[in-house]
Formats: sequence, C-alpha cells, structure tokens
Amino acid sequence: MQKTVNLQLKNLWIERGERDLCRDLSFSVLNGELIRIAGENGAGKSSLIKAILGWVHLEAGNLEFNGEDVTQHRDMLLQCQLYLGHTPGIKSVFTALENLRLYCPQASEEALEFALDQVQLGAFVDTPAAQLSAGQKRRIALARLWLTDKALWFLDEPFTALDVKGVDALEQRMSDHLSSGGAIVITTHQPLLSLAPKVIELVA
Ligand SMILES: Nc1ncnc2c1ncn2[C@@H]1O[C@H](COP(=O)(O)OP(=O)(O)OP(=O)(O)O)[C@@H](O)[C@H]1O
Repeated sequence: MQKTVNLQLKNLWIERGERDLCRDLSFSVLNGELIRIAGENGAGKSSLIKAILGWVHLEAGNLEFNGEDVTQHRDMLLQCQLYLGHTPGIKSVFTALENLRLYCPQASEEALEFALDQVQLGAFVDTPAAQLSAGQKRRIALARLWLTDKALWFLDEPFTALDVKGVDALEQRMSDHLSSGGAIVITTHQPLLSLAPKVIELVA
C-alpha cells in the first residue's frame, strides 16, 4: 500500500452550471495534513473533491499525485484514497454489519464488529438499516474509517447528523490517522481547531 501523500493542485478552474466555483486555486496535501474546505452552501466544496477524483470536469489546472499527472494516471490516486460522500450509501434491507461488509469484504467478522463498536453501533450489528436513524446510518458509513489502510481520506460533510459522541469519535479517529502520517481533505462547517487544519475557503 502506497503511504506517501503528495497531492499538488495548481491553478484549478472548476465551472458548474455556468458559474465559476474556483479559478486559479492552488494548494497541496501532504502526509499528516488536514485540509478543510470551507464555504457557504453551494460554494463548490463537494464539487472540488469530485473534480480532484475525476468525477467532475476540470476546465483547467494541474493535478499531481506523488509526482504523476493525475489526469494521465488517475488509478494511483484512486487506489490510495478513501472517499466518503454526502450520503451514507446504506442499503435498507441489510443489517449494519452486512452494510459494512459490502464496503470492506476482506475484513474479518471481529474487525467489522470492532469498527461498529467504535461508532457506538455495537448493539445494532444485526439491525436492518431500515430501522436505524439518519445518524446511525451515517455511523455505519463512518465505521469504514476504522477498517481502512488508505493514506488519503476525502470526507464530504462527515459530521452531518452525528451527535456529540459521534463527533468526538470521528475527531479522535481523524487525529489518530493524521498522527500516523495519513492525510485528510474534508468539507465541513466545523472549525476543527484542535486538529489545526489548513483552510481553503471557497466563495459562493
Ligand atoms: N450534478 C450537478 N450538475 C450541475 N450543477 C451542480 C450539480 N451538483 C451541484 N451543482 C452546482 O454546483 C455548485 C456547487 O455545488 P456543491 O455541491 O459543490 O456545493 P457545496 O459547497 O458542497 O454545497 P453544500 O454546502 O450545500 O453541500 C452549486 O451551484 C450547485 O448548484
């Protein structure tokens, strides 16, 4: 598994719906760094992450990951990253454990249960997701963060619908990941001051 993270973004221009979301945006993401993408609703935070990952068109700019042009070698970036999107992507008919197994098929039963325990879902392992709250479904998605060995995380509004305990658990997991040399790009309205983020502010 590739552990080096050196993502260089230079002069990015993203346009959506005939509106510039950013022009000449440049920043880097290195091992141990937390990048918080901030801005009002509609400013383009989710679009920026999707453009980095190749799911939204980039009008102009350069993207390099570990010295390789991402537009030519996107596989290397995709293999090293974990993306958690806006919606938890949970299937209602499956239990919490079955949902997590879908995303982490290699993980042992014990590891899956440990991860669900970390997000306070230990008592809901066998509960169908249809019977869980929005915050609990979000926690199933977040449990992947306790199972992954990917170095670079892209987290789009991961705190949505979480209570205080959920926020604390996620912040601790993020802190551990950064301490062990991982890197995180996150969109959130939480300031995350204790994690000392580099802030990229998009203007709506
Ligand atoms: N699938 C799409 N097709 C066209 N335009 C889109 C699409 N999704 C979003 N947009 C537009 O792109 C702009 C940025 O949206 P985006 O979701 O990136 O913003 P955001 O900052 O993440 O917002 P929020 O804080 O509400 O999640 C908005 O003007 C939005 O209308």
